[in-house]
Amino acid sequence: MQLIISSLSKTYPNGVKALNNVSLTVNQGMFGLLGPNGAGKSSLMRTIATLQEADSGTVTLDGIDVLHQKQEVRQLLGYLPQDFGIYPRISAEQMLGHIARLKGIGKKSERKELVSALLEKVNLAKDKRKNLGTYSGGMKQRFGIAQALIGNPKLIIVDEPTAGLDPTERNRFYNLLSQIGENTIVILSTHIVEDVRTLCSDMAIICQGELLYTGGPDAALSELDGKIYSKTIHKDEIYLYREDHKIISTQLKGGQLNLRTISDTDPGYGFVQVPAGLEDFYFSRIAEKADVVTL
Ligand SMILES: Nc1ncnc2c1ncn2[C@@H]1O[C@H](COP(=O)(O)OP(=O)(O)OP(=O)(O)O)[C@@H](O)[C@H]1O
Repeated sequence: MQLIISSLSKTYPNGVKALNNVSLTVNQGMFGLLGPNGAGKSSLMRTIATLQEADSGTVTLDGIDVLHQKQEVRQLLGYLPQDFGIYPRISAEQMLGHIARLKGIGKKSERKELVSALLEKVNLAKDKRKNLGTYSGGMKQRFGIAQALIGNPKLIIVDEPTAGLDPTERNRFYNLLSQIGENTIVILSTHIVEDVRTLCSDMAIICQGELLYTGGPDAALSELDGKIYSKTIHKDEIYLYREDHKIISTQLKGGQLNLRTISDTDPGYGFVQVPAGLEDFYFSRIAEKADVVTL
């Protein structure tokens, strides 16, 4: 199974160019989609999920024309949007049964079996009779993935699914996604760069609608090998460094500002070489399009 996105563009009626000639190939496994707020991630995901039109370009899923054969794609798709509404006074078990019926599983016994297997899978079996309105954030997201899994999808799209989850719930959710990613395409949009490093075999970075990188996290990291330098300064001294160094990130702690810069050679001025992280790669690409000095 392979998803191929070619020269995809979308401009909203208000003039915002949310996708600008994006081309990407997504293979089976977990694919991380990274980008700052407003980068175009949700626009891309909604387009792949057949929920909005593109202006130009093509998307194919194993030969299916995603932008035109919407019904065929929907048969193969599981989608967990950023904000999904729940009916607070219905139990998870009832709601999943209802969605299964909408998705065409007509036989009651078959539905019952499927719902019970899904609830086990997402670790909600013991809470299946509780109303959805009483669920915690993590439980709601696990319910969300259970509904996305109905119909045995081959392509699963999850848009920032761990926002607001505590670290235990986040891990639990990611372990669930990893299991699913063993035999499907899972596209995961997130702001947490290190999660992509841990979970995804491939990734893309987009910013202002443009694709800035696609490839593996390891290949990305090796591009930066030996090129990241760090220095801590007083925050008021930033103006001394902004012009002469390619600053890729700044972090303020107690009035002291940690700068990270990218350079092929030792930049001097007391900068020390440090191991590169995927976040450095992310910021180095974003810095090409936007100001990354957060002061
Ligand atoms: N329906 C719309 N009409 C007009 N502009 C829109 C619409 N939806 C999104 N945009 C704009 O398009 C750009 C891309 O938005 P999108 O939601 O795709 O970004 P994102 O990467 O998902 O952001 P976030 O991480 O904040 O969710 C933004 O500038 C946004 O304001």
